[in-house]
Amino acid sequence: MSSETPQSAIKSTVSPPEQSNESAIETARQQLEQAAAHIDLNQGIAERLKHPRHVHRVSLPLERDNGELEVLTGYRVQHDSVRGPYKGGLRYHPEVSEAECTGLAMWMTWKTAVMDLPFGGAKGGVVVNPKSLSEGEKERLTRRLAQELRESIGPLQDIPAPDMGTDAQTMGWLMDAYSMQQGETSPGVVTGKPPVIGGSYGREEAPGRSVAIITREVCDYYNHPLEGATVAVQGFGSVGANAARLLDSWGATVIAVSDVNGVAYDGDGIDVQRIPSHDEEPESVTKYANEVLSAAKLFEIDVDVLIPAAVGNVITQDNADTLQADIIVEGANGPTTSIGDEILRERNIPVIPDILANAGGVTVSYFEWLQDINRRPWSLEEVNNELEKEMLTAWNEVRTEVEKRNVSWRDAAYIVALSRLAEAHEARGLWP
Ligand SMILES: NC(=O)C1=CN([C@@H]2O[C@H](COP(=O)(O)OP(=O)(O)OC[C@H]3O[C@@H](n4cnc5c(N)ncnc54)[C@H](OP(=O)(O)O)[C@@H]3O)[C@@H](O)[C@H]2O)C=CC1
Ligand SMILES: O=C(O)CCC(=O)C(=O)O
Repeated sequence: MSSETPQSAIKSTVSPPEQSNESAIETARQQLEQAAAHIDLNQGIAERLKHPRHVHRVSLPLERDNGELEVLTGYRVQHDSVRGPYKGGLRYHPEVSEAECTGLAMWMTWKTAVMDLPFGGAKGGVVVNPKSLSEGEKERLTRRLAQELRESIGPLQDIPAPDMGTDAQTMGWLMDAYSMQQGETSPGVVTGKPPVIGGSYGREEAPGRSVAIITREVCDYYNHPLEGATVAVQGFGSVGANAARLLDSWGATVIAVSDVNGVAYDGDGIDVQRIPSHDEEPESVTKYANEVLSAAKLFEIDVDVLIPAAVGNVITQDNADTLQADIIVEGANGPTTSIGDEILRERNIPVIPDILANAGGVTVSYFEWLQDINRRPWSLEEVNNELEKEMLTAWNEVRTEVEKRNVSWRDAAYIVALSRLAEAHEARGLWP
């Protein structure tokens, strides 16, 4: 590894909490404190950024197909809007909670700032297993959610997008329900919708594409040629499948991919173009495997690059010591706990943070929002070219901080984001 910044020289300034199952809000606050210690961040602003501006909690009565009524809980947490409207995904997952949405909303604030997009940060979700819902139930739930959140979302207020368990169709229903309540077609209220109603080409694969672009850049930085580099990917959904397929088409050898059922492994390389993604056929990864490993084994495989692209808190104090990858690129939001991060730093394993690596999703969401305002679609080529430019700009800005300050990639990305946020808070002169 030919880092100009020996990771072993980097010292943590804040002790992580003594627990491995920390919540997203705890991880996000810990990361904020750690990065803030490297810059002269106004204490008031740092304190403000530890808290969301609004937390909306809604009850969602859902009539199941068998006629029974169930009342589900939904959240929309709006963290910060100093740089523009709140922006962030909507997740349908059984583990959605206020603490999780708050941490995820904070990460959206840093993500939009590190990409220099004119947005703030938000996140929401419904506490439900989406696999337990029929298509009709999912549609009724989504329309009810749009009704309950109507006062709080809007093209200039808060713009949801897909996340785990939601997709382009979910955004289509949300846009339709909101538009019907407003009495006018409002494509800009959500992003990630189907192109036929104002969605952007390339949005679905954008977070995976940005993970692949950043993997290419980090491999180059550390002199690991992408051609032939071995890669393991956790999760084969919107982020994981698209990242794996692109990296495969750029010459990397993907030797392991996983889903909820375990890991498909082949040391000679897996044909990831042949495996259906979660969207195409959930839980299908292991059906296409020559060799199936248990989920935990993914972190023991000796690879050049490990890409966690499923759920949070998967790299912890329990496996960070034994993990075999040379480089980690975070496709998921919050896959590494504070202690996991600390251990990897001590082991000199670079971790490229989620707020940079998977930011292609929100970046193309921004392109979609512009297309909706102008009522003029961009071609796929235009979207991908612009995304490549934006990702390289952000990568170079973060790399400059790594080299200048001798900090980790995560701290460097936070420094870029926090500097922009602090400047905006100071320029507005109040506590928005
Ligand atoms: N979609 C987006 O625009 C963006 C998403 N992200 C983040 O990326 C991550 C993945 O999101 P996305 O790809 O959209 O999600 P999807 O719902 O499209 O896919 C999730 C994938 O993860 C797998 N999975 C779920 N739980 C586990 C587990 N415990 N262990 C292993 N695999 C698991 C699923 O398997 P199965 O098929 O078996 O259910 C599926 O393959 C999330 O952290 C999300 O917040 C980040 C930026 C943008
Ligand atoms: O596209 C967006 O607005 C947000 C996507 C998202 O939720 C994320 O990047 O985590």
